[in-house]
Amino acid sequence: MMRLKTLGARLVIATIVPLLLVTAMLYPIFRTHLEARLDSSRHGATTLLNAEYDALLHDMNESFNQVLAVAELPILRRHLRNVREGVALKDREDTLEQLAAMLETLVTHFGRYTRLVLIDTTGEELLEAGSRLLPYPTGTRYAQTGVFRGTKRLPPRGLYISAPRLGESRREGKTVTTAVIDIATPVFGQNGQRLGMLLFTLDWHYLTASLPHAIDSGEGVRAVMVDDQGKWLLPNTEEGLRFGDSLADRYPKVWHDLSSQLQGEILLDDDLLLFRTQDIRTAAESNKAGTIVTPPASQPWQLGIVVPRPSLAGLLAESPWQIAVLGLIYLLSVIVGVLWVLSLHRQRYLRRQAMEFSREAQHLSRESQQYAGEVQDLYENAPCGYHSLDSDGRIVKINRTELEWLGYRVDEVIDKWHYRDFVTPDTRAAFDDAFRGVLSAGQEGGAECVLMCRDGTRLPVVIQATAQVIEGCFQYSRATVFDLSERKQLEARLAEQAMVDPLTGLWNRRYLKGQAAKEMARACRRGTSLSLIVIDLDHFKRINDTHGHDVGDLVLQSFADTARTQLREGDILCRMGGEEFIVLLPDTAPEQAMQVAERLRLAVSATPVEIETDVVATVRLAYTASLGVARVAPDEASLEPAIKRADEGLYAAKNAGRNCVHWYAG
Ligand SMILES: Nc1nc2c(ncn2[C@@H]2O[C@H](COP(=O)(O)OP(=O)(O)OP(=O)(O)O)[C@@H](O)[C@H]2O)c(=O)[nH]1
Repeated sequence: MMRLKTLGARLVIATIVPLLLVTAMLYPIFRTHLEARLDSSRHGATTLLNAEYDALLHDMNESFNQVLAVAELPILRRHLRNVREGVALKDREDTLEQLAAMLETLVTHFGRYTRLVLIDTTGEELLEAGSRLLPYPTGTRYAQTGVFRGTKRLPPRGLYISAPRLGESRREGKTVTTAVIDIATPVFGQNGQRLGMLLFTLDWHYLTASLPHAIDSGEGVRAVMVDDQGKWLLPNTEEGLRFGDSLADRYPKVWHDLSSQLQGEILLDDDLLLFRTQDIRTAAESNKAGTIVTPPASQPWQLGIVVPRPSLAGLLAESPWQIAVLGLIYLLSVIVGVLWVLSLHRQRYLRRQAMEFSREAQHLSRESQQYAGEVQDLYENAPCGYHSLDSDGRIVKINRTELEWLGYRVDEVIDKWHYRDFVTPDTRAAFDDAFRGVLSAGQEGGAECVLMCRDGTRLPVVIQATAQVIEGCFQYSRATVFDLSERKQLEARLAEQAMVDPLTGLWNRRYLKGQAAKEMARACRRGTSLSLIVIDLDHFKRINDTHGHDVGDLVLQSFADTARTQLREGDILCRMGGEEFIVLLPDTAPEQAMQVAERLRLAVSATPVEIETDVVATVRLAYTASLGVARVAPDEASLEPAIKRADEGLYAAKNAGRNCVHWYAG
């Protein structure tokens, strides 16, 4: 879960980072592009602004010149002089009609004028073109108007320009309320006498509407025109700006920038505003006016052009393929980022797995080393011997246990000894057989052998060997060797126990039988005599009955001890059963045997048995034995005939009163 969270976070980063990188890469390009577009827009707007400025100036100057030209018309002067001099109407009717017709023509010819008025020096209207034909006086007084007051002291060719204001205008025969501007000039006679003034009222919107900028081209180009106070001088806009509204109130920031410099540009949110100042009082180079005066705070005007500010969205919207390419770039960058992260994630996963495997391998290696060490230890110190032989029987490997048995160092043995050389010659055949078995198809073999150790001792062993074969090729034999010493000793002990009488420690009947055959063969071979003595203790039943069976046993043991002292090495003393014994005397003639028998009899009778009793501390119990002696004939197949003869002698001894020796020749 933790890994998935991490992957999720990395994927988010892999998505965001490429987007940021691509954006950072593309941003300067688009910025340069936008700057170029902005320059282009700026250039276009400047051109448009200049055209606007020139057009307005041209129209205004044209109107100024027309006003001035009309003011200098002789017919106008004559009319004013006639009025001033009180010439009767009928005498100046022609002049008046001509003047009225001319002014009427001026109004109708130039659609920009809404009113042409002739005013005398007292402020009384003398004539208004179009509205009233030949009025005199019209009854309208201008004495209190700003126009009259601003114009009445102007020198010849002086102009008074009012601020644009709302007024009435006739359009297509209807009177409408629209923005107007007054232009007035004094009229002087030939002799410089002030005769009156001429007032032209212009339809301001008609004038400004004819300007090139004012026509919304549909490309978002708009005009801006305010006076010195920030009063909106253009027709109502879609944004809700109406003629006369205060731009300073609606857009204080724009107004601040606009009013703080004569010309420049303002970067709006979505638009670019270029502006310049037009002061009609000083900018009218191409008119014929002398002095131009305006009401306070009505000049200068700020003229501006608002063009859409190039934007990234607009730039892209121009060509859909750009959006497609851009989208593709972003998509590719995100894909690359995601693939990169996935690749890193995969690499990290594989690295982690490799480390885990490595750790596991190290762990296993440590375990296997430990295991190998344990196996080596078990191999070296096993309670049995291990060795490996090559196909020639040469020792290639051997464990410490077997080396210790043999008494050699490992460097003395490996690749130097053939194992069979350690095997005693009498058991070597068995070893060879077993080794052949290992080399054969059976691939195993076993033998009981005796090893010859360095110190000369012989070590009985049993060897179990198998062949190590790889792809059908014998590599080496591997053998397990068990020490048979203890077993052999046990076997020998058991065998001996089977031949020994447990009460007296003397050989038993079975031993005698085996030894008899050997001694008889040896006597025959060497031509020596072999004699036999049969011994039976006298009245032994009585001893048992009198003193107990345990005492009887002591007597039997005492007899064995006594008899041993009287016999020589090589004589074989056996207990045949009960209280009957046989002595086989190799290399002994019957006479000598008789002497031995007599010596035995005397020793027995002279050696009583000491018995501990409850009543008396020690009781000496004397006993005797009767003995029969016989010779073992060389031609006899077994000892039985000789034993029979000796029994006959014994029988005779018993009959003779016991405790004596008898020979039976047979
Ligand atoms: N204590 C003891 N008694 C034994 C053993 N073997 C045999 N006897 C006893 O030896 C006695 C032998 O008695 P007999 O065969 O009658 O002979 P005897 O009493 O010696 O008489 P003679 O041979 O005629 O002198 C029997 O009572 C047996 O029970 C033994 O191992 N220990």
